[in-house]
Amino acid sequence: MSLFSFQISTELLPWLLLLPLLLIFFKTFLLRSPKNPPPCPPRLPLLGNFHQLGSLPHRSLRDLSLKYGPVITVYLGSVRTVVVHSPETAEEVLKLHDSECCTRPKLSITKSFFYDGLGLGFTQWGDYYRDVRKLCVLELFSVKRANSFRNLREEELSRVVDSLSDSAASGSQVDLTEKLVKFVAGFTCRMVFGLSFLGSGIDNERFLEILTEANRVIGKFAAEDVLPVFGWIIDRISGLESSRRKSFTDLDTFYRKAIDDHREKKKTEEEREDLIDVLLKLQSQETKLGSTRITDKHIRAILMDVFVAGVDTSAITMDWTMAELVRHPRVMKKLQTEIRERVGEKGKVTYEDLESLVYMKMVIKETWRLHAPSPILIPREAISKFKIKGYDIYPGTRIHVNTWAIGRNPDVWNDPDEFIPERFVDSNVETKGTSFELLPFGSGRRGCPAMNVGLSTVEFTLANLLYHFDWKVTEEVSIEEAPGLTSHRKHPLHLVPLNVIQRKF
Ligand code: HEM
Repeated sequence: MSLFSFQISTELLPWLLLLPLLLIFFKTFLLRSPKNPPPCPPRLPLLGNFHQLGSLPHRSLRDLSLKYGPVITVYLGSVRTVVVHSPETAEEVLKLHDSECCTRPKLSITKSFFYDGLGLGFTQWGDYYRDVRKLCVLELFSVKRANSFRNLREEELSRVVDSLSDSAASGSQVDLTEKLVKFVAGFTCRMVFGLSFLGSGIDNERFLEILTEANRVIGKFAAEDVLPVFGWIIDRISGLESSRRKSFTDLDTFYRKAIDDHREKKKTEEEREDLIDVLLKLQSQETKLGSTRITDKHIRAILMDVFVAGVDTSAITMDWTMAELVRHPRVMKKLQTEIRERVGEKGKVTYEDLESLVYMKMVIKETWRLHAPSPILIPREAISKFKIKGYDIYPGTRIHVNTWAIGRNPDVWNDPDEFIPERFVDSNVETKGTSFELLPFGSGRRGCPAMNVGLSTVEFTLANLLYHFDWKVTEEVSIEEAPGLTSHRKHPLHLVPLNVIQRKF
């Protein structure tokens, strides 16, 4: 009896092993195929169209859309995904059908990095999400709150200007890419942790190191998200799972210490309220998110979003802008003339000056058009059935907006690959999510809730760097992109600052 049953099981073994694959095949190709889907390039069993994406998916998808049209279906493994590539189709997704696709897919990173959906960016739509978003918009990222952090930004920037002045005096080259990311991280740390925590033992350099590592790890593709049955095994073998776990634990430990520290220490009168103070106050007032009161875990999840979503996006915007400016001396000169004429001999650009720097706003728009910080917006997922451009979109479909492709769409822009800020003269294209040809902050219910903070950082910093210094190029400035969730330049920007106007702040 035992021998017989052993024989049966060895005969069945190969079939048992094949069963999950067959199930995926049936589910993918036979059962779930919608009737009128957007066109899909030929795909492979199991991999789907995955092999066609390459290391810079926004570019490969744009190339596919040139052949198949502005709305395409691609299968990432077994996951049906629709990608849109034109302002009209982006508007259908982000405005017309916003409420039907404003949830996020359940990604492995949500669970392992974003506290299982307790934050904002990777959280599924529902009462809980609506409450966290409301809390963030009203309490953390409001215009009033953003204005209250202006002095912090100015103080942090004065350090950067001083250090650049030293480099200018000695004629030495600086790694501007690194300086910019350190500056934004430093400012964000002070906005979140406040000065007392920074003074009491947090190691700024170490924090930046683990944040950089977190962004690298988050940008990595997880097999579990496209091969639901056995992808997790691949992630284990490749080491992705353990590097995510380590990176998460490193950041989480910082947040725990910061929260404990805030509870223990009483603030002096002069110390400004930081974001942890705000969140702890709401906790003590027994504010509810969904049906639960705010716990420390909710606070840590919100902090994760602030650091992951806020630092990289602002820093890379400034990095790309400076790279394009040194590659286009005409634009650089025109912009510096605008800033220096407006500001005169004041010795600093103030926030009040920013409104009048019209050409600078065009330069930033042009940078975002060519180098969208989030070249493909964070994925959405269809909640109910609707149509895009007449094609059926079924519940459960993942939806991506390729903002990089829209920015270079020749039907929308003349000379789409050229850097020409003047294209925005007399144009009503703006950046806050109502012009679907330019979407640096996304749009709709999932659009960036902190654009005031991001825009202030970018404009104030760039204006000051261009007011105080001229910039000498000593090596070719590459605009090659690095792979990742956000669009980094591949090589650091090395420039020599030349001191022109001394700092008076
Ligand atoms: C120039 C700077 C910034 C840019 C270009 C930017 C861009 C974006 C983009 C493209 C999205 C995704 C929108 C979508 O999926 O439709 C997003 C979401 C988000 N951003 Fe920003 N962002 C910036 C600054 C910030 C800052 C400073 C913070 C926080 C302090 C922040 C927090 C968030 C959060 C929490 C989300 C997720 C929103 C949600 O899913 O509900 N961002 N941002």
